[in-house]
Amino acid sequence: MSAAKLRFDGRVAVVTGAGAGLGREYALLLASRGAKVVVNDLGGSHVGEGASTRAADVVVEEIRKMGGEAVADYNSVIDGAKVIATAIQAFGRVDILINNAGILRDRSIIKTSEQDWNLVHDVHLKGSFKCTQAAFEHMKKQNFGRIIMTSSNSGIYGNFGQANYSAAKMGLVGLANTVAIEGAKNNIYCNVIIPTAASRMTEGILPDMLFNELKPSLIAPVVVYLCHESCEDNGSYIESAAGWATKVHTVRGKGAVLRPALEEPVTLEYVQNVWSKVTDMSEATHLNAIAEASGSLLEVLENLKSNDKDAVEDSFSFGNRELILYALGIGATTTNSKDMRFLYENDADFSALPTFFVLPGLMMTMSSSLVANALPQGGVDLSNILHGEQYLEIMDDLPTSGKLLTRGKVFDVMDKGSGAVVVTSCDSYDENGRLLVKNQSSIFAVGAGRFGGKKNPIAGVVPLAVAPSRTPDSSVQYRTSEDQAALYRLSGDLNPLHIDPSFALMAGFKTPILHGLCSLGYSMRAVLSQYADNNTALFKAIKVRFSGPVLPGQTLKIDMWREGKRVHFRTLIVETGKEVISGAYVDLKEVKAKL
Ligand SMILES: CCCCCCC[C@@H](O)CC(=O)SCCNC(=O)CCNC(=O)[C@H](O)C(C)(C)COP(=O)(O)OP(=O)(O)OC[C@H]1O[C@@H](n2cnc3c(N)ncnc32)[C@H](O)[C@@H]1OP(=O)(O)O
Repeated sequence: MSAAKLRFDGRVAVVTGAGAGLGREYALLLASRGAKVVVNDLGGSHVGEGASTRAADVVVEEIRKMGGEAVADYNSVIDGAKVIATAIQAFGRVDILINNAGILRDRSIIKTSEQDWNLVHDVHLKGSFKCTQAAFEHMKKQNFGRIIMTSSNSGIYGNFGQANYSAAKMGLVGLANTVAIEGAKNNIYCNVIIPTAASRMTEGILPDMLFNELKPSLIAPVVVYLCHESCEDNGSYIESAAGWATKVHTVRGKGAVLRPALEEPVTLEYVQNVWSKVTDMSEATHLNAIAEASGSLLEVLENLKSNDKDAVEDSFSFGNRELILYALGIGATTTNSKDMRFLYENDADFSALPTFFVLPGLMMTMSSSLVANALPQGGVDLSNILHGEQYLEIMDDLPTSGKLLTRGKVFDVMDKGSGAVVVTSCDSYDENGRLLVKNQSSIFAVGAGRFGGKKNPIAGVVPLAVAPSRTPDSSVQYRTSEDQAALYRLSGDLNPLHIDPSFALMAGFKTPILHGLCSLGYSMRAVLSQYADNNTALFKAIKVRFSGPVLPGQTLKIDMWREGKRVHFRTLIVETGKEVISGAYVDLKEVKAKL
């Protein structure tokens, strides 16, 4: 690759702290490429003590010897106007400013005196500000300028014993951010260098092996390139060391909304509940400007608002009585001692059957017009809707009583020809705003298809799972009672389809059919008893498709296959051999097989 040599003829550069180390390298390289250089150095020690003209003079001499042009400046960078005045007096302009001067006053936070703090801040942060401010005026008039701020990994990551230095170095990043914005329209670019170099300041801090490899001369070309008119970076942070460089970005996670609805307050418990999402960086992105940050906040608010617009809310209260009635409704029995925990509130292990928590979402859907409104021609009532699929996921510890707030909305609508499928999604929160469960229900509206809608689900509709082809690992049978639907309906779903013979006829069934969620409850009990020792805390999620109707009194056979923590299952009617739940699985947190 051959490229024209990058030149700085006609440019005037001010390099602060140029008497040694990185600054010296910058000055030498710039001068060797035609720039006139102001070699600024107070000549003090690396802890900011004393002053001498020697350091700057030596470098000026070096430049002159190689045929370059340079003048020395012995001012403190805190007198930035004087530093820049040297450039104007000697060369009539200033095009490049490399804020490089720095000192160390390392102490642990407890031992850092106010003087240690102030001195470090004065030289690094205030000095860079003063020099930049003085130079900016000239750069603006000439419509050209290149400014470098020198930060440090100590600032970006912190470093023991460098509280003052870290703070100042991070301050320089902030300073550069704004200078970059203010200068952009006048072709004044400001970038940050994050160097790791062997210098007076890093001697004794870095391991010897690394120290020897960290030559300032390997960083100088990166910084000097950033100062060239051909470099279009503005507001970049560039880390460089040992002949390597990279751009460094701040990133921001996707974040989490801290309340279920716009009119809700943010509670401490809600924050705790979603904290893992707040701190999840797997979908982090870089933002280019402050407007993007506030823009994304507006988006969050808009989403909350539009969710609010389309969403329906319902409250759902429950206690021991509701839990026990539900357990009876899905066949729990006192004849099985392991079921006592679901039937007797004084049992030491009294707990909610996890699938009880499908009820808040279902009740909310049934009491609203969500499903009817989702279909273009409406035409949906209890005589033509069947429960098609159900997904339930437990998000937090389940209580045995409480008042839940459920928010639900239509998630997807599909045109299946023979019918329409409306998928709703509902989240239920406890009084403290803890998200307890997520539900997704598919409602099959018979005869409501052919409205020109799409056939396939959108992403996010929880798919069914294919069971292994081997013979089932285990099977459990439960005979339902003739009155199963009559009992189950007392848990809330009073759909006459399940009890009223003439209504069932109207819906196309010879006799009332069992609630889909009742068969789901039976199936979940089978999995819990086989693979979780009836420990509800091990239950995570369930997904089922209701593929055929069940009549009260029929015997259910649940075939199960265990694959890790997932138990695939299908449910059949023993009397007819017909499959009534398909593509189903339960995800457990841990398996306790008694096989
Ligand atoms: C607003 C208030 C909300 C109320 C909530 C519910 C209240 C409750 O009280 C109601 C109930 O509990 S009803 C009882 C439980 N459910 C059932 O008994 C339904 C059993 N399933 C069936 O009879 C058929 O599958 C049947 C009829 C659903 C579909 O059979 P077919 O018409 O023969 O369809 P098929 O040819 O097999 O497939 C056509 C396309 O539809 C998809 N599909 C099939 N079954 C589905 C189901 N259960 N859920 C979702 N989608 C289903 C098929 O995949 C196919 O789509 P594609 O061609 O894209 O594969």
